Amino acid sequence: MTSATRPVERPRPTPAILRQGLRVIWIGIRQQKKIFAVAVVGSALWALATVATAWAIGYVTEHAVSPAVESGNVTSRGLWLIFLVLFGVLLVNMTGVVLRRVAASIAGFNLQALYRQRVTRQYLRLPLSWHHSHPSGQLLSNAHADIEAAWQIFNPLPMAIGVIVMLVIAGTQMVLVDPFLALIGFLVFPGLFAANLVFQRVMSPRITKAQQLRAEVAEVAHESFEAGMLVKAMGREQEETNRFGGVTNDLRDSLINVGRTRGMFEPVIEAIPVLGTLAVLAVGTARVASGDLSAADVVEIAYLFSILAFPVRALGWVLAEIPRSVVGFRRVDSVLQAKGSMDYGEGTLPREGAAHSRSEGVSYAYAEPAERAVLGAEDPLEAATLPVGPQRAMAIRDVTLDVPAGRTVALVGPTGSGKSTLTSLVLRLMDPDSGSVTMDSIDLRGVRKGEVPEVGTLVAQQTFMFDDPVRDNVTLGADLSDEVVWEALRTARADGFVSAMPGALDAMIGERGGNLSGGQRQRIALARAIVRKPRLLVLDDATSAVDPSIEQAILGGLRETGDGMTVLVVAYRMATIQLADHIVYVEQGQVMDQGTHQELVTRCEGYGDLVNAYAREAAERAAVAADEETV
Ligand SMILES: Nc1ncnc2c1ncn2[C@@H]1O[C@H](COP(=O)(O)OP(=O)(O)OP(=O)(O)O)[C@@H](O)[C@H]1O
Repeated sequence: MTSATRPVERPRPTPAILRQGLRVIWIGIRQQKKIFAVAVVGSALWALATVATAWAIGYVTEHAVSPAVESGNVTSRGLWLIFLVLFGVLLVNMTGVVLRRVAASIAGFNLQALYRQRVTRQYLRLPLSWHHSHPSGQLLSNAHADIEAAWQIFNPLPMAIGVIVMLVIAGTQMVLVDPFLALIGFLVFPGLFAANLVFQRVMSPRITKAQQLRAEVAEVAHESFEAGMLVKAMGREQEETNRFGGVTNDLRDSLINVGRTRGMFEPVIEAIPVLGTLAVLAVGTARVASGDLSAADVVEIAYLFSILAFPVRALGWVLAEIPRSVVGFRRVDSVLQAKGSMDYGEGTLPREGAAHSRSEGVSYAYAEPAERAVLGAEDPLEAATLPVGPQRAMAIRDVTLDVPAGRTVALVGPTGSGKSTLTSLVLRLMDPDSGSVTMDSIDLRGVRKGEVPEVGTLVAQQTFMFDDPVRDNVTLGADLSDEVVWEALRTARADGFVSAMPGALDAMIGERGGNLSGGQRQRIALARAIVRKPRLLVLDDATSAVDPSIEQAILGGLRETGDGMTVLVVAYRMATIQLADHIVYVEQGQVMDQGTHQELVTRCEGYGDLVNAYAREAAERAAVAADEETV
């Protein structure tokens, strides 16, 4: 199960957690002062009206019902009195409930929306190095489940505040009416509150487990559908069915457990106020008989018991919500407080002509898995700001890479040698731990935010496509004419298949570009980069799924139209390598040699071995293709 679907765990409600919970509540209240005040006013009205209902019943019993019973005559004045008093109290009660519920929901959802926006903004602000140490599942969880968990407490909170008001008034009322009956109240209500707390404690882990299993069922179902082809191809249908059956049965058992526990507790909780009412009636009858109390007083107190029984549970809900709220808030806050954002200067980059990129003595180390931040930890580790030490894997070590203006430079090297890391540094997707990266001799750390993407573009092997028309996938919202889009598609050799699609530029390309082949997706991604007319185009294995002859045509085309463009290409094919003006060979994060293909073949053994392997692979592929043609 991914952390994206994992519900927020609930620690035990210790005093420290309760203190932190009150802090979270205070933070929320401060941000939603006005609407929260409306909710509290609504709740206080509801509380007053609820308690007043008992008084109203006592009042109409004394002034309308008892006289009518004694005289055996029902007067219209008596009926009007009953109607007006009860309707008045009911009206205030309803107004209070509406205000409380609507305002509480608005406050809770406002907070959720506010924190979702803050977290998303922060994700975009944080550098790639931070993202490397935070799995995307965790980020999804932050933006969704954690935020919900943090602010869910605002639903029962106003009601719980109203309950406190209610208990204070009811307690005073009971003491004023009769201290003996009040004593029963002071035993019953704390007892009811304690029973609710125990109930919440027992239920909490069971509900959390059911939530986890629900997420697991969804996860397994999602995996089964996603891997449908693999499951069929490998003949694993029965195993998949068993796997799904397993989690489904676990969920069923867990839900039965929740239902059983609830079934055992609820009658007890419901019985407590009923027993209290019986005790009030027993003691009250004796007090009425001895002339110390009126029947109306007893009715009033007995009714108070019945109407307070349910709202008192809101206090238990709030207490039960606090630990979840604390954990959710802690996890979200650790993202909001994360350091490692990039610093920007005020400099600008030229907009015309091909760019000259130079990386001087750059080193970069990714965070070790053990260093990766654990969101919500008391003291989250910020991998992005950790010093480079022997414990951090050096991906790039003291590399100097010069890409002259208007030239095509190929980066060649075995897998894991640091080519992609270098391309990310060249376009300042992350900052090197040491050394500097410049464009046209301007240090990229000193330029304004947004300058580098205006001038340089990266096309990676893994392309992302939006479930939008071709046009939108190329322009990404920029205001560009269809002619410009077609021109970019032509350069990327994508015009042919796009014009054959129904609707051409308006053709939908499906979820993640599912209506296209891998090579077609890569060509759309390439057009997306070309249409921006970058001064520096970085291709990181961006044409791996494209037919070699088409790849050559694309790169050849880029060279022809590219007098205003510098190209840095991570190359895996002989044909691509041969198109480059200059080749840089990297191994284990270091530049081992550079020069022309001929120079490197003769003097660099590693390069020679690698290109021989590429050539063999190309020859084998060509032989297979020839075989297929003759069949
Ligand atoms: N996000 C990451 N977290 C930790 N280590 C990483 C990460 N990305 C890359 N590395 C490590 O950094 C080193 C260089 O990786 P990089 O992706 O730059 O190599 P590459 O030459 O582009 O490889 P390939 O040709 O397979 O794409 C490798 O040892 C790799 O394991």
